[in-house]
Amino acid sequence: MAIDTKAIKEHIRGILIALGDDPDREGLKDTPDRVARMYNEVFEGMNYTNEQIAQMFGKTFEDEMDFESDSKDVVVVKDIQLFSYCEHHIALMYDMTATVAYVPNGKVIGLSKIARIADMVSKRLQLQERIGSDIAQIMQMVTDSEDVGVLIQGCHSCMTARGIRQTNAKTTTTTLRGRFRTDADLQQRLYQA
Ligand SMILES: Nc1nc2c(ncn2[C@@H]2O[C@H](COP(=O)(O)OP(=O)(O)OP(=O)(O)O)[C@@H](O)[C@H]2O)c(=O)[nH]1
Ligand SMILES: [Zn+2]
Repeated sequence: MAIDTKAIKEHIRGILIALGDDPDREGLKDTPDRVARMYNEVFEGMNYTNEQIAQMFGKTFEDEMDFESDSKDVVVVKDIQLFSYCEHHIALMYDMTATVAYVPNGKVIGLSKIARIADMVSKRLQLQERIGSDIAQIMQMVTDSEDVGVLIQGCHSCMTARGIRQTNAKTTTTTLRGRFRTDADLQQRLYQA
């Protein structure tokens, strides 16, 4: 479903009024339009399903290497920088990094596409846990490999800048699929990347 830019503008104007400010004053007159443009950018991933993201970034290379079914030839991309917005407060998740690991199953995905997938699913109203499961699901679709692990660390401004105001609190989430669930070696490859 496409983002409704016109409705966002109207509602942001309404919020400015509800806050007791004058939406027509010089500093605010372009704010509804600016916010609508920002939302189109930071929520771009809401325009697409996971299946569509898998198609967009699903370019793979049939590899000439021998892949054995019990292979532990892991590909790990770490320090993928992400921003997202928590769905409870529409508050920024920041200082967020993801590590994505998978065991290739006959083909490999272009490395930049792993970061593109992580970036696009983050551009939604999210939970940190769901960012991990969305990345894992799309990686499975694209690579035909069941074996995917995702590690994410991030700060939630709803917890640092308001509420309990734990400015140093950082959350770590792991998403383990396929053999990453049970194989301690594979888990170490993810955690110690
Ligand atoms: N599991 C999870 N929780 C999150 C995430 N982002 C924000 N939250 C939490 O969502 C919860 C919403 O709780 P509520 O009690 O409904 O909201 P609240 O009254 O504003 O709660 P406080 O933040 O404790 O003031 C809070 O505990 C947030 O910390 C996330 O990515 N994953
Ligand atoms: Zn929140």
